Amino acid sequence: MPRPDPGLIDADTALFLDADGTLLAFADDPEGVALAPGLLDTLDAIHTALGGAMALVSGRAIGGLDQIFGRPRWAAAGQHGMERRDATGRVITVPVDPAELARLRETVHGVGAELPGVRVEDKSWSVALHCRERPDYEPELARRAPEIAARFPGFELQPGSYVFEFKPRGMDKGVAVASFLDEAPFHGRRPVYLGDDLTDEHAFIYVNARDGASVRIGARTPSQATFTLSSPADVHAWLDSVKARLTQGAASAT
Ligand SMILES: O=P(O)(O)OC[C@H]1O[C@H](O[C@H]2O[C@H](CO)[C@@H](O)[C@H](O)[C@H]2O)[C@H](O)[C@@H](O)[C@@H]1O
Repeated sequence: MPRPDPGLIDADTALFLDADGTLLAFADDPEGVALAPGLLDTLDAIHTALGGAMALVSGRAIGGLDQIFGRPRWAAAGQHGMERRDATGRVITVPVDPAELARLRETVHGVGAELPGVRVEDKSWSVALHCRERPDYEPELARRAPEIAARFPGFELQPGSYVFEFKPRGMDKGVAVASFLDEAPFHGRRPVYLGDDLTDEHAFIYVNARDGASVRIGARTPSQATFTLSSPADVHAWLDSVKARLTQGAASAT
C-alpha cells in the first residue's frame, strides 16, 4: 500500500479523521490520552483552509472528543455515528431503546467486575470492554462478546484495538461520513478518510465508492484502504505537510 502524497488534500477536500490510533497515540486508560504538541495548531489551520469541511469520526462520545480536542465548533461524529454534530453545531442522535440499553449495561458491567483489569467504558449509547491492560483476557472476551451481543438484538458488536464494543445496530462510520457529505460545507467535495481500526473500514469502503481516498494507519490487515501511514506520529508529520501546502496555496492566491 503506498504512502499518500500531501497533495491528496486540496482546498476541495472533505477531510475525516479518526481519533484513537490515528490522531491520538494509544494509552492504557482511555481517559489518559494526550494531544501531541502542535497537533491542534495544525488541525486548526487545515480546518480553516478547508472552509470547515473537516470532521472527527470516532467511537468516543462527542463530549469526550471535546474534552480532548477542546474544539466544540468542529463537526464530529461520536459513538460510531450514533451522535453527529454538523458544521453548524446541530447535534443529531439516533434513538435507542433505553430498557435494552440498561440491560446491556448491567450485563457488560457484570463481565467487567468478573475480570480484574478489564475496564468498562460506559458511553451514552454504547458500552465497551477494554482489555489493553489484560491482553490475556482477549480470547475470553472474543468468545463471550458475540454471545452477549446475540442477547441484545438492538445492538451489535464492534471489535477494535483491545476493545469489544456494543453499539446500536445499523449505524457505522460509513453512514456518518455519508450524512456529512450530504451537507454543507462537505457536500460536493472529494472525501479523504484517515483511520486505523476495524470500525474505520466501514468509512474506507464508503469513501472509496465515492472516488475518495482512504488512509490506513498502522499495519492491520486486511484493509480496504488505498494508502497507509505508519503511526499517529507519522500522521502528525504528514498533516504538517498538508497544512504547509494548503496555507501556501492560500497565501499565493492573495
Ligand atoms: O474511533 P476511534 O476514535 O478510534 O475510537 C475507538 C475507541 O477508542 C478508544 O479506545 C482505544 O483507545 C484507548 C486509548 O488509547 C485504548 O486504551 C483502547 O485500548 C483503544 O481501544 C475509546 O476508549 C473507545 O471509546 C473508542 O470507541
